[in-house]
Amino acid sequence: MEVEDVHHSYGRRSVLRGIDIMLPAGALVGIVGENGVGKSTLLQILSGGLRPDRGVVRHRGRFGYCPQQVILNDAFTVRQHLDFFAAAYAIADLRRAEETMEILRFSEYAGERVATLSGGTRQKLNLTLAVMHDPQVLLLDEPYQGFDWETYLRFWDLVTEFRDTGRSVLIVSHLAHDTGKLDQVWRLHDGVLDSGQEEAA
Ligand SMILES: Nc1ncnc2c1ncn2[C@@H]1O[C@H](COP(=O)(O)OP(=O)(O)OP(=O)(O)O)[C@@H](O)[C@H]1O
Repeated sequence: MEVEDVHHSYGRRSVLRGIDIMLPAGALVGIVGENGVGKSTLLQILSGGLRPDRGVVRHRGRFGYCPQQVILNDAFTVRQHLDFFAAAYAIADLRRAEETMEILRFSEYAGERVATLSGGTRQKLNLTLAVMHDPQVLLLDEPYQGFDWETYLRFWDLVTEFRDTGRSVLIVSHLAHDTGKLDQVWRLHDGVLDSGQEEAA
């Protein structure tokens, strides 16, 4: 994924002021920054959900996006969500979705309606929907919110495996802990990204 000179404002509030990104294949990168600095705005632009005022975003191949706000329909079951997304992604089977549900340990909820799920389990479904079509670029906005410790560790196993098989993963978080699990950490501040190619510890 390549991003060139992306700018974005909400009214008179200038949030992004010239973002450049070159996300190589096989990289696990974190974007950190304080609340309200523009991380979600940037990810919405990268995912194509928001049009930047200026600049270009280029993707090659499939991408997956896990938004910060869980977008699920309370009336449908977990399995129905998987079926809808499989149709939208035009994938023939749910093999990867089922594997992901095993890794995140929520397979037993397949028949449950989303209205009855806990916050952490909703987030597991949100993440599964973002990865079930085997994307080459994975964009994750605060992906481990609500996860218990075991699930948090399994989340890292999942994204590390993505990276190790040549896919790129971009994780946005206001928490800069666990940066040791990332190949690079970029800091968003004052509308620009300090990619400084600062290697994680
Ligand atoms: N739809 C919108 N209309 C107007 N202002 C917005 C809109 N969305 C975000 N903003 C403002 O843009 C700024 C950046 O918001 P954004 O949600 O991208 O930040 P963030 O870094 O993801 O924050 P957090 O860590 O709290 O999730 C904030 O000042 C926010 O109030």
